[in-house]
This record gives sequence, structure tokens and C-alpha cells, in this order.
Amino acid sequence: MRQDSSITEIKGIGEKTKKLFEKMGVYTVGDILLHFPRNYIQYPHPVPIDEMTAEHMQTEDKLAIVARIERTPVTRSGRHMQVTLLVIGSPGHQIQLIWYRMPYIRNTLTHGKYFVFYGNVHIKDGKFVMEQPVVYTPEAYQEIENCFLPVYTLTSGITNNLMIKTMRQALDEEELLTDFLPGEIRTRRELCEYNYAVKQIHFPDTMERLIEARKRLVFDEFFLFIMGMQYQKEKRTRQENRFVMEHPEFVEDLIQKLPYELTGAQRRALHDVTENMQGPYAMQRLIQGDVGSGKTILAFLAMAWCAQNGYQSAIMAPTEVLAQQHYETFQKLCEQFGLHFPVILLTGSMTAKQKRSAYERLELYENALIVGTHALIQEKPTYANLALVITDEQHRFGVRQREEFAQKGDMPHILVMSATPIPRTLAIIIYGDMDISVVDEVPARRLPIKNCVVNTAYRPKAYAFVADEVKKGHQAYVICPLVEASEETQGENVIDYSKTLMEELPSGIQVGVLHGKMKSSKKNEIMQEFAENKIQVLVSTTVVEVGVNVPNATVMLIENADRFGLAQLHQLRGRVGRGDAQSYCIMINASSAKTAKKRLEILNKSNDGFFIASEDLKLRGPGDFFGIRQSGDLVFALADIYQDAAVLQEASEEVKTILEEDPELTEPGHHILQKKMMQFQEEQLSKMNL
Ligand SMILES: Nc1ncnc2c1ncn2[C@@H]1O[C@H](COP(=O)(O)OP(=O)(O)OP(=O)(O)O)[C@@H](O)[C@H]1O
Repeated sequence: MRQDSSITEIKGIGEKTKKLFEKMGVYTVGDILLHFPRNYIQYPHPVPIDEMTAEHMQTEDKLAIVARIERTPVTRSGRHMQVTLLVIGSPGHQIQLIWYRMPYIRNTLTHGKYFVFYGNVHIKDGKFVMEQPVVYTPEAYQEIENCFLPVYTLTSGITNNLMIKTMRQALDEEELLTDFLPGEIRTRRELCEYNYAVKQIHFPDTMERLIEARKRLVFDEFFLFIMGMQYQKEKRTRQENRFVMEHPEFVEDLIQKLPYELTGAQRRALHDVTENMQGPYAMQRLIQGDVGSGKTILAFLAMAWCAQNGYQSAIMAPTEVLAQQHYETFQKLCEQFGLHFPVILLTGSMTAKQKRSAYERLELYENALIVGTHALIQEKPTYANLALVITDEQHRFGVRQREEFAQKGDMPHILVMSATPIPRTLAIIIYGDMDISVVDEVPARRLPIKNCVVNTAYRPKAYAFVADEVKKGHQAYVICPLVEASEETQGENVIDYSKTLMEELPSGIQVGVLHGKMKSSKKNEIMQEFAENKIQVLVSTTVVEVGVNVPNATVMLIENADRFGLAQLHQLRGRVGRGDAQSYCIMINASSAKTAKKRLEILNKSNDGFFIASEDLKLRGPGDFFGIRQSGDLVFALADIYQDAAVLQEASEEVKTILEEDPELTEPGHHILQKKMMQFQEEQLSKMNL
């Protein structure tokens, strides 16, 4: 077996399973090895039933309980299924074990013998119960105790067990992966060997080794990312400005016609942009601004200015919903200002006919404002006089994507917009040579969002509050972590929740549903109806997280708020508080864990993205890196720019050293590195396009 062998060479993977793996972007043995766990299960030390305390019982985590079987399990036939019951322990320390549809479990549970029961304990009808516990003999349990069992991201049809089996086989091959990192860097930065790191990240022997493995792989991700950005740097050094814009008074004139005043920060950022576009060099600028700080209008003004100068400009949004929204906003703005510039939309979900028409217009109109998704770079449109490309990255760092976009024109101006609150020192590394403008002010008239973190008992009040706001003419978002009910993952789902809300809310309130599994056209239709207030309450997954702008919405109700990352919650909350009315964010915490409460408290206290990111970091312990990731971007599988800031710095220094010596990576020792970097970039691009 080789790194590039097809996964069908692994025992047990036939054509059918291969197809399922391909859905996850796994084609080769090497790919599967780089499909890292998203978490680990660590089996706890088993506690004898008589030593169980109330504190034990109330934990969120799964427990392992040792007990002697002193009663005979009973199986009852219920209406739908057979239920097997067994009580373990003595009065004061009793737990009822329940198995559904497993009458045969009785044969295992021999009277007088000891067993370990593994599962969640909770209270049902006033009793402590453990439902569907996994049963082990004490000897069998000893083998798995203290092991880290990897938990993988899966696709329907592939179980975690299959993943583990496959991974073990692939890892059994000796030294399958070539270490691409030069030895001296490994020594200097105290990084372990590549094959070892990959083995340990899947099946860590100890926590220390897991930390060691992770550090190496995080370093790799940063290293390849920065290397990709800096490679062949001459190409990216200051380019002469081929599209010198004239008549800045045109922009000033539009600003005067806006229904609001630009904030000081918006003005400063815009000034940077206009100065660049008139200056001697092509612009390469990042505009970084918190949610709702008003970046879109800046993009529009720059694009309109291009059009006025007779040039094309294009903005690429990360989702179809957002592209559609920008398209409509830009059309409206043109109309309001009496500008007759063509606004053209191009997205992947458009029909072939619509696309053809868009292509024709792209070629024809040299003063068009173009709005789209990845389709702007994926498909083959030919632009005419493209002078400005804007990537609305939100919180994804798509270096390669950005570059491909720029290559659609002849050294156009480049503007990147991001809502990720990263400190300047990190931004300089992540965004390479770009200049940075920070929009660190929100429009003055805006009232700060009022937050609250509540438990599930508060739901009826929350619904009444939503109904009240709707009565006042406002709208609400309700976010659930899941699309539909799932056996594996607990939590609220959009489908069932919307039905509940339809029953709970007064009739006359329209409840809409939105999630990622819907077709793009359907998503757009629903968003449109919400924007027009034909839908008052939108029950959605996090697809609305990025950039959606419906200023009339004043309530953001987040179910299972404990399940989301703080950065993600901050983004979600940013969907409200975008108009003049008072807005509210209600976070429902379904977890009793102390850490969940503490994390949500941070959001409760502050509406400032920077503060939230730094506080979240403080709460994390050394081994706490697989929980909910802060930056949540798509480029890095493991790395987190906040938590791993020190490694990011180290990787950046090493890239600098290598490229100073061998800018083209042509030295023999750097061949594999160069190949690996290209591969990383390809993967990065394909992830963006998913
Ligand atoms: N100076 C301003 N005064 C009042 N309202 C403004 C101002 N600038 C922008 N807005 C309005 O604020 C809302 C949010 O702006 P915008 O959509 O540009 O935010 P954003 O920075 O892109 O945020 P996000 O990262 O959440 O997408 C819009 O409805 C916009 O019209």
C-alpha cells in the first residue's frame, strides 16, 4: 500500500464504501490518514455502585459503574418494543438500567458476576436511570480504560467503528507518509516526526503524546498556509496601478446621498481605499470589521467608483444566500442613487441558460458591478476590464481562492473583507503583505443588543417574547444545531422545532424554515420572504450565520447555545441589532456543565468580538483543544489561530528563513515540501468549494 493507493486497497472497502468516502473528500490511503478525529472518547475509571455520589450522577459525562448482578433482569413487552430492566446497587445507591429492543442482554448478565455499565445517568420519574448502557466484563473494560477512542466526522453509511478499523489498517503500514519538513526545522522547533504524529493523532497513547502530535500537525498547517502565500513572492510585490481611478468627488457625492452618516471608522477605511486606487500601486487591502460594522457599503462605494471610471468590479461572497443579498442591495443602491450601472449576478446554482446570459453580459459591460459566489472563479467567465476584486471572506482564509480571483483580471485592485476579530500581529501573518484597515466602530444610533442566557424552562417565556416583538412589527431568528432529528446527536432540530413554534405562537405569525440541505433556489426564496417580512419567524441552522442582513429582525433565539463556538454565536447574534430598534439575543443553554455556563456568560457580558475571542481563550485548558473551535474556518483542520498563535508565529519565522535561502523551493531537499504545499493549496480550494 502506498500513500497514493486507492482506499479500496484497504481490506473491507469495496466500491460502495469507496463512494461514501469520496463524499468526504477521501480518495487515497493518504487522504484517509489525514482525516483527523474531531474529538476523543476517554473511558473513565469505573466507580463501584456503592460509592456513587450525587455529584457523580449529575455530571454531563458518561459514567462507568461496576456492580454485581444481584437481581434477575426483567423484560417487558411495551406497546412498541421490548424493554429490559435491571436495578443495581442497594437502597440509597440504586440505578435502574434500561435496554430497549435487547431482550437477549439477559443472557449476558449472569447472576453473582461483576460487570461494568457505561452510559449517561439521568433522572427519570424521580429515579436515577442509565438508558442503553454498554456492558463490559471488568477485564474487557480494563483494556479500553484510559484509551483515547477517536471520534470522526462521518457521512451517512460510514460508522465511527468502520472509520477506526480502516484507520488502524492504514496506520499498520510502516512509514507510509513522507516527512516533508526539513530536519533542522523539526529539531529547532522540537517537533515530532510526521508518521508518528499522524499515528498519535488518531490513536494517542497518552495525553502528552497527543499534545505533541497535535503541535506538529498544527505547525504543518500554518507552515504550508504561510508558505503558499509567500511562495514566489516577487509576483506579489507591489504592482503598478493599471487602473488609476479618477474623480473621487463622485464617491463623496454618493456618501452625501446616503440615508445615514458613515462612522469615523468607515470613513477612514474608505479613505485608505480611495487613496490606494488613485495611487501608484495596485491596492491590496484587508478591511477588518466586527459584525454589523458596515463593510458592505464600503464595497459598494468602491465598486460604483470603478463603474464610474468605466471599469468592472466583482465581489465574491462565501454563500449563495449572501451573494443574492449583496446583489439585491447593490441593485437597490444603484436605483436610489440614480446610477445606471449594470449589476450582474453569477452563482453556481443558476441554470445553464441564466449563466450563459450572465457570461454574455460580463463580456459586454465594462462598467458592471458583478456579484457572485465561487462560480466567479470556478466557471469560465471572461471579464472585461476587471479593475477591482473583492472577497467577502467573513471568517475563512482563502489565500488561493483570493489569488485565483485576482488572476481573472490584469493585476486588479484587491480588497478583502473579514469579520474575524484577530489581533494585528496575527492578521499581518495570515494576510501576508496586505495593508489593513480596521472598522472598529458601530453606527452611532444603534442600541447595544440586550442579551440573556437562560435554561430550557424559559422557553414558554421566550416564545411569548418573540410573539410580542412580532406584534410590534419586528421579526425573529430561531437557530437550532440540527436539521432533523438524529439518533446519534442530541439537540433541537429545525424541522421539529418549526412545527412546535407553529403550535406555540399565535396563528397569523408565519414561521419559515431554512437549512443547508435545501436547494439554493429554495433557500433564496425563503430568505427573500423573510427580508420582505412575509415570514416573521425564521427557524434556521447556522446558514444564516454569515453576513445575512435583515435589519427589521430584532430577536435572535439560539437553542442549544452551549453547542456552538463563541465566535459562531457572536456571528449569529450579529444578525440582529442591525437597525434602529432595540434588539435581543436569547441563548438557551441546555447543558448543566459549568464550563458551558461560563463560556456563554462571556457573550452575555459583551458584544465586542475582540473581547470575546480573548476571553474564550483564557477559559481553555492545555488539553482542551478539540472542543468547539474558536475561528471555525475551513482552511485548517486542527489549527486555531487564537489558541495556536505562538505556533503560528514560529511557522511564519521558519517560512521566512526557508524562502530567503530558496525562494523558488528548487533545492533538492525542498522538492517534497514544494509538492506538499501545492497539494495543501489544492485541498484548501476544494474545501472552499464544497
Ligand atoms: N454608518 C451607518 N449608519 C447606520 N447604518 C449603517 C451604517 N453603515 C452601514 N449601516 C447599515 O448597517 C447594516 C449592517 O451593515 P453591513 O451589512 O455592511 O455589515 P457588515 O459589516 O457587512 O457585517 P457582517 O460582517 O455581519 O456581514 C446594514 O443594514 C447597513 O445598511
